Amino acid sequence: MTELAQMKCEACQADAPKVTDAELAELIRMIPDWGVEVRDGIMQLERVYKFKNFKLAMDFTNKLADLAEEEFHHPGILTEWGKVTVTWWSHSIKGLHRNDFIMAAKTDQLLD
Ligand SMILES: C[C@H](O)[C@H](O)[C@H]1CNC2=NC(N)=NC(=O)C2=N1
Repeated sequence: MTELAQMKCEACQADAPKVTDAELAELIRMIPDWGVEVRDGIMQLERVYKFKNFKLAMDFTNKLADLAEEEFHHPGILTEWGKVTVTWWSHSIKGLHRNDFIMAAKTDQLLD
């Protein structure tokens, strides 16, 4: 199985399928530091990253912005002193696509 972080996002059209419950159960195990939240009926992946100060949090945020632009798939980001909350979901399908799991794995790699 190719590592999630090595995969590329696919263009996600409005009729693209959400992940099934079985796919969700399999994929979430591959990104153990991430949780699933439901907001306004939309399932999302979320992780809070901790940092020593605001500058390091901002540096991480900027790297994530570059990654999002490279993949043309964009997260929700809350950047605060010492922490960054990252949320992934697919706006076009109002839910979770495989792309979101790929991007969560790629987000974790930014820490390497
Ligand atoms: C207009 C639309 O937002 C764009 O086509 C792209 C940009 N980035 C995106 N990011 C995310 N997370 N979901 C999308 O559906 C999405 N669509």
